[in-house]
Amino acid sequence: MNTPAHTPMMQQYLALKSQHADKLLFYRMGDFYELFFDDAVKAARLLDITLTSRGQTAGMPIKMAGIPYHAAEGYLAKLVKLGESVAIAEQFGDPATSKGPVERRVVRIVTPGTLTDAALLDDKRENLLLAVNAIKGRLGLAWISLASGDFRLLETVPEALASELERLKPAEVLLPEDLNLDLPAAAGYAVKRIASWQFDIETALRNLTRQFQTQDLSGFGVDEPGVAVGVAGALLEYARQTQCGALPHVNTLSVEQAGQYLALDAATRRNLELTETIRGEPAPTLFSLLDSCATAMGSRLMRHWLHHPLRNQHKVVRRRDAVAALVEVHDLEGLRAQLGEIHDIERIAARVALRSARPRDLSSLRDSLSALPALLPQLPANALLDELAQQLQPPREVVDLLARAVMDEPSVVIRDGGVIRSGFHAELDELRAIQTNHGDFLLALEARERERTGIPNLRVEYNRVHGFYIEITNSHGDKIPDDYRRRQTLKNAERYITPELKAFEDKALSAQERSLALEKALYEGLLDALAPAVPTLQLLAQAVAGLDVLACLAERARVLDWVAPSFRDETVLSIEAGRHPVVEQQLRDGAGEAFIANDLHFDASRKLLLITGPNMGGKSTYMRQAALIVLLAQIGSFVPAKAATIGRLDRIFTRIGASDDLAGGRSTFMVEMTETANILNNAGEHALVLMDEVGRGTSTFDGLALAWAIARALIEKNRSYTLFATHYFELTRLAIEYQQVANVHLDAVEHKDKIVFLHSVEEGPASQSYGLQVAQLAGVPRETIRQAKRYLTELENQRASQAGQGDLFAAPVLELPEPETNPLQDKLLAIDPDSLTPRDALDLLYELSRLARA
Ligand SMILES: Nc1ncnc2c1ncn2[C@@H]1O[C@H](COP(=O)(O)OP(=O)(O)OP(=O)(O)O)[C@@H](O)[C@H]1O
Repeated sequence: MNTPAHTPMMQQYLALKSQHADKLLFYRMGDFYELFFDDAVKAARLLDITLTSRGQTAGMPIKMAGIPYHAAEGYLAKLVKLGESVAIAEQFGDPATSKGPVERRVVRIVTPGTLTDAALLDDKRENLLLAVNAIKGRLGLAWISLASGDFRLLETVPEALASELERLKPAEVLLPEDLNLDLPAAAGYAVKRIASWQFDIETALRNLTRQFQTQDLSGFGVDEPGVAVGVAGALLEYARQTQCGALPHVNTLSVEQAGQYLALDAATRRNLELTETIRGEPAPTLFSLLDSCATAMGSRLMRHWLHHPLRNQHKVVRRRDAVAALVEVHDLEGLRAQLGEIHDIERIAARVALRSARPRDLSSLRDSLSALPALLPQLPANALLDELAQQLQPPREVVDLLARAVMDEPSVVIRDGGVIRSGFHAELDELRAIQTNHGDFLLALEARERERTGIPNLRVEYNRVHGFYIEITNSHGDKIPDDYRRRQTLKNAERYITPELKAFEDKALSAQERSLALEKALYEGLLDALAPAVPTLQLLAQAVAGLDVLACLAERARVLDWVAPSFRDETVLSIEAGRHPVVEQQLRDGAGEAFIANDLHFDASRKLLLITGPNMGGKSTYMRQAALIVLLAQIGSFVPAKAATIGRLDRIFTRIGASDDLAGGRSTFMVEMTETANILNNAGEHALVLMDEVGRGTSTFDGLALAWAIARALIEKNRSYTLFATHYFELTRLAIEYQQVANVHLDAVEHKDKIVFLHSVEEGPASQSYGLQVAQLAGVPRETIRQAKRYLTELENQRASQAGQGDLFAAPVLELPEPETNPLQDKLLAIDPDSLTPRDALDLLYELSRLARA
């Protein structure tokens, strides 16, 4: 038996669906988007909507789920958050007149990384699409924010992938189908595999030069197109497909250079809780404390700056000086309030380019541009601010056009009309006048006709079926003028039409329809006229964002009592009375307790600080505050301290806290050692390294031995600025061995059987560990504490009687070798090959061989 064929509509549906097999297809039917078959089942499950069925096609039941089109945005937002992509097929043409199903086309594809609609985007966060490829030991990354047009690429080493993902936090990641790459699990982005040929470098080069209308990419800093260019090409093509058209607002490409920013590895970004707490919450974090920006553009840039501290001190100083100038502005709040009048020009400009801007986008743009001139005179004199002010000149023709064209408060959608200002277009004004002046015209006509005919009760009226008419009761039937044509006969009256009334009727009935159509066309024309200004608007938006962040940093500096750091190109990192900004704020918001400020000093002769002290004493806080102060300084901010001098720094590494990476299949200790390995392999003399209790994840002896060896490696090989907190008291001896090592400690005192933490950092090692007291404070039962005390006393007695031999901690250290000398290495280093005779060389060879065997 032949299977019945698909219905024509299903044929159309299936043809569209076959082009978008990996997405959900929203198929427009009247006032609904319908989903069919498996899409319907999936959408019903994900969106909690009803699954129904709609007859059969080709012998199969058609499962169906529908979404009212006016509520589509909410459902789209939900799907995209879940990592789904949706293709939206709209109807074209008139269902009433079309033969067979009305034509439908996919007009856009909504994917997690390519959002541009205001309703789907988070105001304060960039939404990034990232593409990745690796060829011959090089990793190429390219990413784009379609909502702003910002497009960047970077070529780096494959090991950098995790930290780049943590830095960029993309919403969606594109990979070549056949690339074998370890992406961190559960990272909150959707992963799409696309055909590998799309990453071809030659094709990419052609696509990119076509997009930017350039000969090659050298103007963007790409001299030799490598893997990252192929990635950028694949990315652009994917983004273009989702918008079903060109991307006119993507007109430049920034190439990030390794070394431009202070490097922060993935663990460090998490540990420092820059924009998210370790638990993944948005507050309390450095960002939540810092972001008092007046605009969403500023908030997004602030988030970006926090993840991209600059390395170049000259650039940092420019920003710091601008912040300092703003700190002095008397009415800083007034200035910021004016900034707050500025809407999201960056995203509006992108929507103008993509032709999806709504009427209110244009009125917001107009109001924002008009607010700028009042802002500029308030800026203090400063090189960077002057530069920003140059970019903040609103383009005159755009301001004029918007002022003339758009109503003060236009309606939400152009479909409803009420957008184009009167006076902008004569024909539109006339069409509108016809609609609003109905009443007047008809009254005037009625009066005129009464007079002409002498019929006092003559009435001019309108109904939907018969249109306009003049009604005359039968008692006046003898006074009808010649030009009256009968339209309808009633029981007691006749209804007429005149040529004048007919002409008016034609005009009036079509006026509304025509004015809506004209308004739509004028709106399209407006978007056309604005398109060339998009690049200018993008620059202007960046300047607003920059100014907003600087003003925000100035406001924070004032309110939180921060100071301007100074910078030196020397080996120094010195902080006087530094505070942890977030902990300080929490203490203030909580019990109103004061934060205890602490100094920190590093220089060429003091590069590793061993920090000891009780749990809860404040070791982690002290270490983190050092990193946060450095980071704040390198974004151009003031810092929470009395004074700070920052030398040349290139990276911050942290090994803090013990967290399992169960999803990644790594134990606490494995995570600890992986992070440590990364530090030992990569930290150099300009790195700031925070090590919090390395070794505690394994047995005491193993841990101590590792901690000791790691500390030595950091001193001897890495020579980084290192803060090394430890419970292994034995390590404090390193200060005797190495001149660059200093001991500091956090103290506590016992007061009436209670422990009080002083939180102040003092020179020298801690004298006591207070472990039992802290345990008691934490609520460990008294009996257990009593037993622990007894056992501790026993251990201490044993130690005393065995002169240290029985001490759990001291023993291995006493046996640990002193820094060794290696005679073979010494000999090798002493050789000057150029000064050796062949005879000497032979002798030397014998000697080296003997040393090696010794
Ligand atoms: N300088 C300070 N001034 C005031 N309070 C502080 C200070 N430093 C730390 N604290 C408080 O002490 C608490 C514990 O600090 P922190 O976690 O740094 O201790 P720790 O020595 O690292 O402890 P552990 O060894 O258990 O990790 C903080 O949550 C904070 O409330």
